[in-house]
Amino acid sequence: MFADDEPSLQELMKLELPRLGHRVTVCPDGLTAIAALDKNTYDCIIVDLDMPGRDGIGVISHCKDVSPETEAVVLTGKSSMETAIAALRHGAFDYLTKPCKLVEIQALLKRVTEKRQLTQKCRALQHRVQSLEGTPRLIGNTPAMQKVRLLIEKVAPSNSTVLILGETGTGKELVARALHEQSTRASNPFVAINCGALPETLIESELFGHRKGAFTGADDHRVGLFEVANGGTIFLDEIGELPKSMQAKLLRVLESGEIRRVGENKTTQVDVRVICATHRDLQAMVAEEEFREDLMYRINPFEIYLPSLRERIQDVPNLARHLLARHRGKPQGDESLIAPDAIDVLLSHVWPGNVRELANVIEHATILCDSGPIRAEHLPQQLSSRQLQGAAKLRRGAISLRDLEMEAIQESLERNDGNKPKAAEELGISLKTLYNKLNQVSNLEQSA
Ligand SMILES: Nc1ncnc2c1ncn2[C@@H]1O[C@H](COP(=O)(O)OP(=O)(O)OP(=O)(O)O)[C@@H](O)[C@H]1O
Repeated sequence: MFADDEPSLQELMKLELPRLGHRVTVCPDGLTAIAALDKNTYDCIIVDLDMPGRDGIGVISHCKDVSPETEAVVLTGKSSMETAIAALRHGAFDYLTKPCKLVEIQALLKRVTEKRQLTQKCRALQHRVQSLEGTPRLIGNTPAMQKVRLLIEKVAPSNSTVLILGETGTGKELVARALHEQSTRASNPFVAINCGALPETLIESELFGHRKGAFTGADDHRVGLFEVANGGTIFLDEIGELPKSMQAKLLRVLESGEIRRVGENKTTQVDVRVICATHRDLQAMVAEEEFREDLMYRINPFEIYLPSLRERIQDVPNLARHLLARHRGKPQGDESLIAPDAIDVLLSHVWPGNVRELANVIEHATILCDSGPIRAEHLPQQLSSRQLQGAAKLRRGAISLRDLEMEAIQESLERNDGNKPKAAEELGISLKTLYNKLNQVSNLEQSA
């Protein structure tokens, strides 16, 4: 929509805007513009500030009330710069100074279109992520998970840095999202980055951005993820994998709140809450000089330990139903979705890959069973055969040394509510050895 009381401009826009590929409603005054806004929805309105009936600011305010997504642009003479600034404060996208050239209007409409396309792409992506990931609901009613939920509730509203500990696939990213969503930053970005997935040479520019020409291949300026997350939360997954050189740089950012793009001298202030996660034992890494002690203390003022799935095996049925409903695009999983024989198999597995492994098993089952309840025969064969092997072993009375060791570890973990340091002490081994043994089993299970 174009609103201006100058007849010559009205004629020009009626003629030229369609030639540039736009459909336009031309209004001679503010009241006509408001009536048009009540009847139609526009991608963009261009309004003169001084118009009879209702001035441009009044039209923009009305537009923002009835159609908040419509972009508003003001036309102003040089003398009314202050009013143009006021219009920007009322939510205008931009302003044009009269006499404006057609090319300027064309460039501006192009920017409005690009912004609209980006917003739509972003919405489509959010929708896709949500349908893949489901709404970030933490399933689990075991005491261990209730404790996790309570900790999230307590620490989320603060600005505190949080360190989430737990084996791979236990839901560390889900907890980080929950912390963000229950914080005052929820309407700002949540940016997740896996520190182990990026080569050492790229990680600095990925986190802090770079200046054009800062290194070979830096063909353009690039904003880093800390800036993208400004006002929101950054989730540094697998923080234990961060190279030592980057650990020092990250510590500086956490202490000063300032980032420096690669190749730039000046620093930029950012307001980002940092949440980190690792499946590694940072204390042991510090002892072996693989991780900076000062950084460890900077990121762990508050720790949330996520128990492995075998430590909260009673959560498996609910989790399995939830993951199945998510996979089938249903809002909720009910009891009848998984038959009792399948539940028995799921309960007898050790789950070295935790909830992620369970999600894969459920995906496998849905491929074999498109509708109706999942039964034991739909589960991957190695799960059922492992259950049978277990039963056979009991009958035979023979058991391997590794299995015996694992049973002892599991029993000790159960006795100690999943507390690994306590279990290690009880078993008379170091914490590191305990982790190594759990990881060995996990690797064996995954390659089985
Ligand atoms: N308590 C839970 N309730 C519902 N879904 C869960 C839960 N825990 C994990 N999941 C699901 O399991 C999958 C793995 O979770 P996530 O990626 O958060 O694990 P992670 O611990 O961050 O793994 P990694 O250490 O490998 O990065 C995701 O699809 C997640 O939605």
